[in-house]
Amino acid sequence: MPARILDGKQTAREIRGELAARVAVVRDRLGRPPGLVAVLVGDDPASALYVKNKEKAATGAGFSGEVLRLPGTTSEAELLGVVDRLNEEERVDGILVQLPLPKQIDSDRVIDRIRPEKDVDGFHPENVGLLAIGRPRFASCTPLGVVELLRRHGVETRGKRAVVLGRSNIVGKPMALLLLRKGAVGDATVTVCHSASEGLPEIVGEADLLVAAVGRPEFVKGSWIKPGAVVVDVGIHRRPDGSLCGDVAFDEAAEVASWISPVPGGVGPMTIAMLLANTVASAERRGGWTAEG
Ligand SMILES: Nc1nc2c(c(=O)[nH]1)N[C@@H](CN(C=O)c1ccc(C(=O)N[C@@H](CCC(=O)O)C(=O)O)cc1)CN2
Repeated sequence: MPARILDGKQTAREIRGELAARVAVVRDRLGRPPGLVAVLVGDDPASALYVKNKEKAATGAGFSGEVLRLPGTTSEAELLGVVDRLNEEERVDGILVQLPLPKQIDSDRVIDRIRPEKDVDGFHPENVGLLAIGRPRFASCTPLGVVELLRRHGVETRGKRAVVLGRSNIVGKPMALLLLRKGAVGDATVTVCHSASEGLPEIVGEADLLVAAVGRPEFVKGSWIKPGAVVVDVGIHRRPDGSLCGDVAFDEAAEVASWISPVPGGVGPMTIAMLLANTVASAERRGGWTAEG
């Protein structure tokens, strides 16, 4: 039987709907909507599309959403100046600097400069550290979206063998930390591997849950996957014909897996939904309350 689909598009729509009540409370108590500012440097077409989608999602959810578009020649000092200004602006609850940045800018220095309380991407070392010690403030939106996608489809990971293929700071490492946490989507036995790992097909073949975030189109073959495994594809690549694919050879994998996330329509929309959720949580925290009370 072909795998069932982990539908990120529909799930993200549900989450955005659920956020409306919290947005209304923010407006009521703070006298303004949650504020998100995205900074885009340069004209990379994929980044421009993602930022446009974030702006649309933010304004559609009743936020004040703004994009600062800076030329590709912007210096690191200029970008740091923009971050400093946004750090101080009262109406701004969340700041994100779209990655990747042009080569003259050190992205670590930029991420380090964002106030951790406004770092709704969850990339700042303080937020990564809090996640690592089990006291999360903001977790990185893509891995958080994977967890939420699994949770809302009733996929349990407790005691299961999870393999995270990819070791990036924004996906692979926080993904492993989230799956290690105590809780319904958590409590997994986690292996992190990467493109230089020896015996990848065998390691992947052990996985009850595979999260593929290796950044190579259709790298994971159907023959690698354990029958009945849950497969989450974080990759996104444009083929020469303009169509999109992920890190997993979808048609082959869907013959073997029990659940699989598509590309497009899987993890991508969840990333944006989690950005909105983190921004509402930031506004609440800055106002002195949490969604729980
Ligand atoms: N500051 C950040 N930079 C980057 C992040 C991030 O979380 N924060 N992640 C990625 C890109 N990304 C978000 O910015 C992202 C990628 C893809 C999607 C998405 O919804 N994709 C759609 C397809 C869109 C298309 O037609 O191309 C899908 O998968 O259905 C959302 C966000 C790197 N940079």
